[in-house]
Amino acid sequence: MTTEQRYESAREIYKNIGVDTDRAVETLKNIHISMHCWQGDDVQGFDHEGPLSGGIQTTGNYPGKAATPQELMDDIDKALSLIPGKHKLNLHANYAVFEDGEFVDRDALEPKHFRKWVEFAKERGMGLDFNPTFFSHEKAESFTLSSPDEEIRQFWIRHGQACIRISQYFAEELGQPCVMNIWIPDGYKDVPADRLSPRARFKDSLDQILSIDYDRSKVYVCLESKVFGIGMESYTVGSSEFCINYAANNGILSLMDNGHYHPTEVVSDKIPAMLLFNEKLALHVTRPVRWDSDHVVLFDDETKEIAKEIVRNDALDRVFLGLDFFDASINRISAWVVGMRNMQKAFLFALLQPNDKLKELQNNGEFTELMMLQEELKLYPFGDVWNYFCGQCSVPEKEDWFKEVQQYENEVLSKRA
Ligand SMILES: C[C@H](O)[C@H](O)[C@@H](O)C(=O)CO
Ligand SMILES: [Mn+2]
Repeated sequence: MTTEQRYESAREIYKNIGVDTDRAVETLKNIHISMHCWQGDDVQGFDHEGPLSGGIQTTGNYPGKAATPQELMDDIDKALSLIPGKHKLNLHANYAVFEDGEFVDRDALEPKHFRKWVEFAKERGMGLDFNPTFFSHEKAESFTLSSPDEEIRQFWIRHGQACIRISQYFAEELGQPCVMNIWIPDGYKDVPADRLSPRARFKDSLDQILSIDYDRSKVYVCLESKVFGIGMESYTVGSSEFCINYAANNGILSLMDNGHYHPTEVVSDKIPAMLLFNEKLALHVTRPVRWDSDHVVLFDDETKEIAKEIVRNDALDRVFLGLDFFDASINRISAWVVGMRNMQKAFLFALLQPNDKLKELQNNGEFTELMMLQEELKLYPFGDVWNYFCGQCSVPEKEDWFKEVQQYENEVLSKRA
């Protein structure tokens, strides 16, 4: 049977339970995921030689990682050619591209240092999202926006302000809003004597960053919380309560990363709670394995639940969703493609649920039937709809994309120093 014939059959099967597959496919085409540039080079960037810091880690040493802006752009292009639909690219400030021998420190970054990325995005009709980089820098060895050292704190405040200006430049050049996410690693390894003052300093730093004049319809500033980082096990300045309260009180967005909570907490459950109190919300989808390990996103239960909460609560236009993982132990392009396609599969799976029927069963207390149906739905011909969607978007179906990654590895990655 051809993909089209399989799709026709799947369409009938889903129609019998009141699900319109054509509509699901069309909706999926318009879901734009922000693909993080940092999977391509293990979060290294181009503005420093030093190791990755901030309590996050890439593990593995798979050959062929991008070492120059051009290599990273080539790899992103390869990945995007295998991912259905149109997406955004998420950049970090340490990916500035300095030209003609110029170098400036992070507090002096300007839009021109990202001109190459804007050209790249424009040529591909993509939007850009952005992140100030408060780690992997000599001034980020202990604290950044919560630093008791006023000189260091001011350095990072200027960095945050510079990044807002760059974000607005992205939005204006590309004609679509830029989501700018603030995450700081600041925290203590052991029991602190004062938990309040670092948070008060962080709060003041954010106030100062946000005090510059910028267009809030073009730049959506977010604040990402975290429970702990390596070497910061006992106390994190930007905790969940801090970030949610700061965001709510200052007209910016909360960003929830599903690797940033205690292992039995799930972000899927937090999404509806946040939606009741916030017009917009941002997410980093990752896969924490025992800790915030940032493994590649799989088509697993929590990824599916996250997508379901967004779809069935009609929040596709209220949630900015980006991916955040960095696996150095496997082909990095494959990591991107697997993660992005899995996030899209999770959305498709959610779009193919008879959500009204399931809600009705819940409201009527028909939990036996609810369980039965949710389980049976797992074996519906979802894959046939997915393959059809891939064909519609002119990208390879099933695992067919992988040979292109292998070929690229043989022809390009394996020749890198
Ligand atoms: C590189 C990212 O900004 C970083 O992963 C951050 O979003 C995070 O999740 C830290 O744990
Ligand atoms: Mn994150």
